[in-house]
Amino acid sequence: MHVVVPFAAIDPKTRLASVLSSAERSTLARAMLADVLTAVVEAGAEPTVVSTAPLDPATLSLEAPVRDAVSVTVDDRPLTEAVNARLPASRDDETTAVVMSDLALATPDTLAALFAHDAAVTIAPGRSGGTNALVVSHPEFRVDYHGTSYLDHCEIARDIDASLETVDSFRLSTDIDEPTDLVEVLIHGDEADRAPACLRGLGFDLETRDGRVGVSRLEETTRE
Ligand SMILES: Nc1nc2c(ncn2[C@@H]2O[C@H](COP(=O)(O)OP(=O)(O)OP(=O)(O)O)[C@@H](O)[C@H]2O)c(=O)[nH]1
Ligand SMILES: C[C@H](OP(=O)(O)O)C(=O)O
Repeated sequence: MHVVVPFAAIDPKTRLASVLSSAERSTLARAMLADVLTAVVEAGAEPTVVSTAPLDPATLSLEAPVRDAVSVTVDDRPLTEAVNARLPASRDDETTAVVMSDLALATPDTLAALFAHDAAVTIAPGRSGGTNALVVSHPEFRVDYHGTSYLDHCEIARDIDASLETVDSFRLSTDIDEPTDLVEVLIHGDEADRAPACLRGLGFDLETRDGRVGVSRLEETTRE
């Protein structure tokens, strides 16, 4: 299976700008990308990062076997166009999966289960209506990202009479877009992964106040 991981390499994760500087957002985005690539490789696939700007895999601190399985291609077109250019165009083309780079909770098992689906279109929706991952074998299916793209993709699949499955996965439904999503990384992330370590290194920790869980951040001067 061909696995595409789109990556916005320049000024990523702008919705986190209220809690992270531009450099910190870039560091977190790259940490999540490295975790996702590792999970994809451990699920048995060889991912291609489709990056908006040059990206040297050697700078992602990937373990050697993972690094060897990852390739990077630069495509500065908008997300939808860059992905559509890589979906199957004929029945003979290889099935293609698209896995977003900000799925900080993705594991090899959840991705292997996604890749095992054999519907013409399989979608792992995000909790706010996006399309966190999908697997496409139908040659007429094309994506249209942003907004409630999950609903749009279901409609596109219906319009071309493609068989459609939706994956019910807490881990794949969790993309890290907004400050409140950082809680999920700290609660459910594997502490051996880069994204939880990155957030903790930046001074973030879980905080429970009045019975509600959020994140707090230590001032830089008080961090170890
Ligand atoms: N190749 C490519 N990937 C993109 C582009 N825009 C977003 N992505 C990637 O697509 C996935 C989902 O994007 P978003 O969640 O919107 O990520 P983002 O653009 O870094 O975040 P925001 O600035 O907060 O919208 C992530 O893997 C991004 O890295 C793009 O124009 N081209
Ligand atoms: C690209 C977009 O991502 P989100 O804005 O939902 O993170 C989508 O899934 O359509």
